Amino acid sequence: MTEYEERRPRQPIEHKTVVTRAAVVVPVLRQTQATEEGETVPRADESRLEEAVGLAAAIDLEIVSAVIVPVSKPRPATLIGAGKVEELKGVVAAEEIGLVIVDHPLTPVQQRNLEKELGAKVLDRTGLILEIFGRRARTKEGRLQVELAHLNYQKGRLVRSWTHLERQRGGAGFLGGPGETQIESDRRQLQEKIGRLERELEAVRRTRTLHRSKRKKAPHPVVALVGYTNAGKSTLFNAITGAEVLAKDLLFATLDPTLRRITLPHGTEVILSDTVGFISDLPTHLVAAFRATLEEVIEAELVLHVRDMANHDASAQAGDVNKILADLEIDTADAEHVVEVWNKVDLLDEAARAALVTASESGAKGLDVHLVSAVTGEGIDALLANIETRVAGRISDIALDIPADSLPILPWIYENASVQERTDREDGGVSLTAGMTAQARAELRRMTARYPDVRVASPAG
Ligand SMILES: Nc1nc2c(ncn2[C@@H]2O[C@H](COP(=O)(O)OP(=O)(O)OP(=O)(O)O)[C@@H](O)[C@H]2O)c(=O)[nH]1
Repeated sequence: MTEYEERRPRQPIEHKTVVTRAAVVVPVLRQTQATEEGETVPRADESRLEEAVGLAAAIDLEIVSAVIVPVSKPRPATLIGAGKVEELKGVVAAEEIGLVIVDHPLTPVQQRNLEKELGAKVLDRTGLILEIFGRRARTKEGRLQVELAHLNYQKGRLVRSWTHLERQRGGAGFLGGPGETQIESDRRQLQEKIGRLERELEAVRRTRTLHRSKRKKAPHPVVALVGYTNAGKSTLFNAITGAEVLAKDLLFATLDPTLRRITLPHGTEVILSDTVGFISDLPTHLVAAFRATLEEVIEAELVLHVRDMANHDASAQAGDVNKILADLEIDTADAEHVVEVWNKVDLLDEAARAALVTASESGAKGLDVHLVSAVTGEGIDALLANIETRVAGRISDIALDIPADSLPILPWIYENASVQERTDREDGGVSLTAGMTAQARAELRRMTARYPDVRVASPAG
């Protein structure tokens, strides 16, 4: 027990709140939009903007301007057209904007040119995600992973403009993510640092693997929550465990996995793991960097894919999550291994809810689907019963007749079954009926060898 508690992240590191005035720009490249394979529905521009603003807000920026910029032809020099750059420059000056977030990957050249043109620091989507990860990482491993991803990101960029950028920042420590001190160093130093971090991370991982193999010996299967950022994983985790995991309307509130041992209604114990929120366009090297964190998911007996069904982009988000899971070699169509949790149903009107019920009954690729609200608690009991059945087998009622001298078996019964009826007989014995999983029933058969006078009337199977 303590092992899991120890692994709960400590309080998040306090960051000095430096409120920077920022603009969010979402370039929409018309001709490349609908090229995704069949399943992924292209995102609505408005939701992309909303998500980008949400991401930016995750690092305490004051967003004073947010615009969608259609890009008919990407410019190698600035991505967006000259007219738009000019327009933005005006906004930056008028609104005293210090940072422009471009919600699209930028080449180093584009980033540099835009910074020069606009007179503000420019961060692309990867850079922003790294900033957020840097601020949210709470465990040592999480921090090392972010730092390494940051250094690798830097290595591929900007060697000539480190100094330029540093001067522009005016040394205010603004956006001082991990690796910032490396800005003036040369590639060799950067490489040395990367090597050092990799070794350190390796050491932390070895310890982790050790912990994990220890845990494997304990017969507790791991159930992992995954989902798009803000889908409600932490809220569901809290609803199930009563834990106080940080649940905020903050993207990526959870970066390091949080583990908690829980006892399901019929006594089965599992470890519930709350992991990092996924997001679209998560750069591959970032997924790789978080592979260790995601190992809980890879090794989980059961994966709960939590989805925000009140979001317009629910389906595109599911596509993104499935893509990342596929990268981790998790078969998302495997109904034995994956359950879909359709969350936030409390936010839906009757018609939308009815449509979901129909969709869930027709089965998303044959997966089990649960409609729940992590906030109101609706649907959670059924979800837990499903988890328990999957982990410990079918639940059936059994009748037990326990004579007085076999009463020491009672505490075991209460721990491993849900007692529904109990009669304390005059002869000192106890009769009861209880719901038990197949696993518990098998265990009970072994127990009754020690208590031969206990009579069990169990249903077939
Ligand atoms: N109305 C409603 N809101 C919910 C529900 N579940 C979660 N939320 C809200 O959605 C927001 C995000 O919830 P979190 O639990 O932090 O989401 P998460 O998936 O852990 O987010 P990341 O850490 O970014 O991955 C919070 O404001 C929650 O209160 C739900 O069932 N109904």
